[in-house]
Amino acid sequence: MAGLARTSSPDPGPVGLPQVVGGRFRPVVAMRRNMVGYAEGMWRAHGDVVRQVLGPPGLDREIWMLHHPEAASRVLSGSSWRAFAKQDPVYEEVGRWLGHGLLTAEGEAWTRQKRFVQPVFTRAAVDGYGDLVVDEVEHVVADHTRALDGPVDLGRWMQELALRVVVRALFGESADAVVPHVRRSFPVVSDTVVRRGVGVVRLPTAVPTPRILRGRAARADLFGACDGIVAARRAAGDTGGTDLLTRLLAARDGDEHLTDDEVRDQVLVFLLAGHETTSTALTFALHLLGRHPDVQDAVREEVREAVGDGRPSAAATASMPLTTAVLKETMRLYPSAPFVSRLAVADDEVMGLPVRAGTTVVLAPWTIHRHPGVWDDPLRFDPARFAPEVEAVARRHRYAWMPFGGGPRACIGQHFSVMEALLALAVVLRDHRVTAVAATDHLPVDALITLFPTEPVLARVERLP
Ligand code: HEM
Repeated sequence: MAGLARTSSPDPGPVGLPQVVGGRFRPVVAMRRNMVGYAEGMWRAHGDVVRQVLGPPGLDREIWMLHHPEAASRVLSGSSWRAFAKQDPVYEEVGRWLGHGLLTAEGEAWTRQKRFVQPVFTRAAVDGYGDLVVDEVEHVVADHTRALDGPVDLGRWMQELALRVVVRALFGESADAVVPHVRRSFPVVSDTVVRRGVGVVRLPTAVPTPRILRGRAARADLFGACDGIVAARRAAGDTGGTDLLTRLLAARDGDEHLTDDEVRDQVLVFLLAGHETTSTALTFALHLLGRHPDVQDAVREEVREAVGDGRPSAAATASMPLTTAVLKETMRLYPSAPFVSRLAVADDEVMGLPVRAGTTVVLAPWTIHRHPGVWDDPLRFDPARFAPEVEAVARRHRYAWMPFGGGPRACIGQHFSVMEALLALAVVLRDHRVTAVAATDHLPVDALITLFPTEPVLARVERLP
């Protein structure tokens, strides 16, 4: 692929490292102002490997921002992925506040959990959730479209939708009992995780600052709600349900099963990993469709043909190639996880450059998805890139499109979220026309862990006859 191997210095030589750029402190301020804008600006100025050393001498950290699919391949897959661990501050804080579920577990603990959790997320198992997804989506859509007298905030709408879906999929019949705890306490815990994870100074959690006290109370509320339901299910010997919690409780590998604490940790991590990510993808998909009425009309036609007069179903999504392409193109332009970070725990190399153990490496799907060496006219919204016949012959790098990460630690919820998003788009677009308010495809965004719009994403939504 021509034009891919840009590096930070004009000619670093075969084993020479790119120059360190940006100063020790200024970047921290700039990242806080806008992480996405900062990372993209540094890439445009310095190339695919941006090397920085942040913090005072002696306490500093070396960080490499990597804007190239080849770097993603090296860090996430092959024989080298174990040299890059999930030991960066954000993952440490997720583990501290939400337990060590699959997202943050490492080594043996991760291998063990994955054995139990993987079968719960196979495509066939996930398709079984199609009906409840449609139930929840129809409920939220009916609620929001009852009195449409002005523009809708797509972000809030889709957050409500994704929250209801994930809680119902996890807890089934107990969902209504859990929703108030999640609504009240989850934002507090995730705010604590994010602020500490991306903050410059992390006080020990024994120090009773107001944030830490709020975080502890919210964590106790969430743990209590989950533990109560887990205990009740175990006591009832209830293994017949189909919700994710029942399946995790019933999961067996020989004589082994997950402990109650491990089950709770999975549940909390699914809430964290599976809620804002999907709502972000849906928000931007509806915005882009609201900007491209011709594509929206074609999607509506495809949905109506696939679904007829019946209810949308997971099976019907197989007959929605255009809707799928729109979702993929949305996730290219707006990847919900715009950065994926690791700590090098062994000396290794990335793009031919030696990386020392102790270096933080940050892969940037945001820029990889906009790389002119990978994508033609990268800023143009063009779902045709993902038409099945185009994908079949496109010789793209395996990591050119990586909204779900990659390698052994790729997103376990990928099938679930794609099914959910396609069904949500089908339900909304079959009977409604969405018109974006903003006059651009490219909305201002920032990211803490997930990408978010910095202003409300407004659209007019009208019911069609
Ligand atoms: C649009 C929706 C989603 C996006 C964009 C997304 C993105 C990602 C990414 C990029 C990773 C890799 C992180 C890394 O390597 O550091 C990941 C991992 C993970 N995701 Fe998702 N995710 C989505 C939905 C979900 C859902 C719905 C669930 C669960 C219900 C979920 C659960 C997980 C878990 C458990 C992991 C860790 C897997 C492991 O380390 O083995 N995600 N996700």
